[in-house]
Amino acid sequence: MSLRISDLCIARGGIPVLEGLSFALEPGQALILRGPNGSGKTTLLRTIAGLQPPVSGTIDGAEDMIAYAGHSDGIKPTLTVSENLDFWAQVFGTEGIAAAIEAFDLDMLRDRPAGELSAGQKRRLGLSRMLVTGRPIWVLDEPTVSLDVKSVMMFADAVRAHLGQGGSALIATHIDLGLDSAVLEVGPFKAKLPAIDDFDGAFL
Ligand SMILES: Nc1ncnc2c1ncn2[C@@H]1O[C@H](COP(=O)(O)OP(=O)(O)OP(=O)(O)O)[C@@H](O)[C@H]1O
Repeated sequence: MSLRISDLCIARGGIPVLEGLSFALEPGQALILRGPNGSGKTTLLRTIAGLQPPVSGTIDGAEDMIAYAGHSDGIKPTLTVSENLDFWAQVFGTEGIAAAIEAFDLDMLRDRPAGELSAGQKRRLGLSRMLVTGRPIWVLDEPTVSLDVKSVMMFADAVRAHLGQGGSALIATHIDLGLDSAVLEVGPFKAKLPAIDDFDGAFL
């Protein structure tokens, strides 16, 4: 399933952030979002994931297709690692958490309450959730935060395997994941703020 973004304008806190954005993400492809802090990458990913509406433009192919991992790991601290994954498998109506446990090397941690994991271990658990969702389009916001070098490679391998199975991934990251992926710089799509008219100017 393709994701198609057409002439998208997005805002945060009522202020336009990006405008005129169009791109497509096909099965088997990864697209890396880049741009300075505050340029609108998170806002774009949140909009595509359906957490907020766009100001204008269209997002086609997203419904029931997206697994989103934002800045928070989205884990339940009192449940163990495997209980967390079982919970998400139930939410998404999928079966089996073994692939997720293996891909993110969580076997030794499976009976630990998630709240007692280190930051990097929590992040690995949060990312392993992507595999449990069974969703084809992964939307990931700075997924490598807190990960050590080995875990970053583990994550990149999981993305590669996902692409190899016909999935796709849209990833905001400041680091090079070594993926064979296109890059979208959001800077050129910075929204112009509305012009101040003469009436407003009289009060400045
Ligand atoms: N909760 C919020 N309410 C209002 N404005 C916000 C909120 N969160 C972010 N913004 C503003 O929206 C704009 C876009 O922020 P966004 O988080 O999308 O940028 P980003 O490119 O993801 O940044 P970073 O690389 O720092 O994560 C910024 O000007 C930011 O200050």
